Amino acid sequence: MRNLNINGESGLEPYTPTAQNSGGPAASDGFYSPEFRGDLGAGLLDLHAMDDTELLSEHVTSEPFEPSLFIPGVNKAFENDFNATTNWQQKEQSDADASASLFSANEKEISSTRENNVAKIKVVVRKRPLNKKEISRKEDDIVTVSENALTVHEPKLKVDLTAYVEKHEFCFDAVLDENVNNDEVYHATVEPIIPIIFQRTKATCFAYGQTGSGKTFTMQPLPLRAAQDLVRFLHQPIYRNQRFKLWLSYFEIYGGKLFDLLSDRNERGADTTDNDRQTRIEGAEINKSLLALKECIRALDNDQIHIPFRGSKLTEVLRDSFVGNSRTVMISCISPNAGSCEHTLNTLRYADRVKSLSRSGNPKKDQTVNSLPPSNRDVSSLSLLATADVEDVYERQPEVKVVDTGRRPVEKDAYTFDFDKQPSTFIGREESGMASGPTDREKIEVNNSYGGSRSLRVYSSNSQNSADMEEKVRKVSPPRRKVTREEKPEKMGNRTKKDGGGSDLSTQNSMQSNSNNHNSTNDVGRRRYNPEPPTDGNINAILEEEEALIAAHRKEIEDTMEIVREEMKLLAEVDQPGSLIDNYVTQLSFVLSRKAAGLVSLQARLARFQHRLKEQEILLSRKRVPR
Ligand SMILES: Nc1ncnc2c1ncn2[C@@H]1O[C@H](COP(=O)(O)OP(=O)(O)OP(=O)(O)O)[C@@H](O)[C@H]1O
Repeated sequence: MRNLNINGESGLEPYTPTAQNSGGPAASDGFYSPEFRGDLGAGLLDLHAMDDTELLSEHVTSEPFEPSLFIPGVNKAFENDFNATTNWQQKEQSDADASASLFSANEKEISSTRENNVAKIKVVVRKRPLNKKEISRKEDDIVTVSENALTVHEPKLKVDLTAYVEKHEFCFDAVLDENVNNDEVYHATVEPIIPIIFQRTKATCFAYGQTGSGKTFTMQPLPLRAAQDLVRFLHQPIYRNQRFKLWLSYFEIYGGKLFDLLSDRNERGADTTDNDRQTRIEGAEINKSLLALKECIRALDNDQIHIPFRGSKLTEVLRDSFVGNSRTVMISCISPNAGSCEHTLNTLRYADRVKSLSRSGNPKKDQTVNSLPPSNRDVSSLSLLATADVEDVYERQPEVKVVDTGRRPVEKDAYTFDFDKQPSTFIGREESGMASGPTDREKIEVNNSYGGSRSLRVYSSNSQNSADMEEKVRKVSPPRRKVTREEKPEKMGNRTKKDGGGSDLSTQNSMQSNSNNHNSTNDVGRRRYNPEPPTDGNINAILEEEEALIAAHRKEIEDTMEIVREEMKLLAEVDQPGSLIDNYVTQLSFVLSRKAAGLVSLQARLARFQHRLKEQEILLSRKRVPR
């Protein structure tokens, strides 16, 4: 894996609008005009007040799928990262040849992963074009792209109000500019991970970015295209002989519960009369999920023993994306306009952080991998997720997609997981002699738009080698781990051995264990499990404190800017002929005290938060004493 990320390097240069403007109007007409800056000044614009939904190239949405394209450079980077070989030219060869070459390449890829701990996460950035509104506001395009690098030209003001540009340079595995179409996005992101999932590897692709940055636009075509490729692979002799089976599920995380969108029941409380309250609750839920996702990434990044996957339903479902034999593609969507600069930088820094996960070669991550119950490693899955950044979460009406392999009849089934109930109930129809559990993580989509209710929606697709299973697949939903009677003793034994692996795992083990009990009594259709006493309370408290800390930090910045304005006014006054120096000294002393008090208060909050994190760590490491 090439280490490409140079985030953090930034340089100052005098502001020269034409040097960084890739097509937008002059900065002096746009971002720097006083009415555009408003009272907040550069970089602190109210993005919620902007409507970014009208772009110039909206017609791109309906572009046809052309499976023969590859992006020069981009694809090369991806192949280097994943060592994947889904070159569509192979599809022109005979099935057997194509399968064989694919198979050996994948084997090579997997063994090299084991040996070198190569990147499991590929980070791709997609920049959308300026939209009509941004152009009409004469906003600058402040993002320039060159191969797999990009530069954000952040417009800034000095204390004396002189404009200048701060450059932030980033490198990622691929950077797709505004001219890249959805086919090319597919080729650079999901297409190369399709063959990998046939090697019992979980694959996830998720999009992240501020509202209106193009997540839905980017993600919407991917499931269908992925499904087409999956089916194509399933029809190749090498896989047909292994009798792979494909499940697809599409579910929604709403209010902390999972709802099957392929069932006819789709009953969450969207009809509430108190829409504001509803919206607030939904927003809080999604924010909690996204914060929990950040916590997990941070925990993995920091080599923490405990990865708090149980912090939210989203992270529970996404867990396999970050551990085990997994490959993840993160698409960071960014808006190019100057007004979105702060959000764009946040998104890129987040992407940079995710990217660093794949570089650190952390052996503990592999321990986590190995301590997963074996059942988890026997199922491949592909997950697709779109999620907004924490501050901007809105939702769009669901879109249901079902994939039929064309060879087998498909039936729909209904199920709900409610992890909050103790014991939780898993209602579903089972195929005889087979166990399943909500441990198979699949495709997720978070849809965001103005108005309406908000939720996380999940597409899921599993492929599983099932030579020892029933020939006939009767339904597609939900994703299931199937275990034959012969397999059960071995799986139970393995679980017992691995069970010292922490609270996350034990829940999963508990669920699996109960699944097996269920099968032994042949009680088809309804199963119960008793999760381990949760640490969710602590995690929730920490997530809330984190939110409070970040809010306090923002407030401190706003206060500081206000104070700086006062200082500048003071300076302007003291420069006037005949000004009173006593007055200046008194006011300056007062202003500086306020500044110091703000900093001290923020530092205290930060120290409290650090202490809490430490406590939690100690608590969790104590809990991990082998039973
Ligand atoms: N690369 C692109 N090329 C052309 N149009 C785009 C592109 N990306 C996004 N758009 C357009 O920008 C608008 C906003 O995109 P989209 O709805 O995908 O954003 P989003 O990130 O999903 O927003 P939200 O989080 O609010 O749901 C849409 O009108 C979409 O068609």
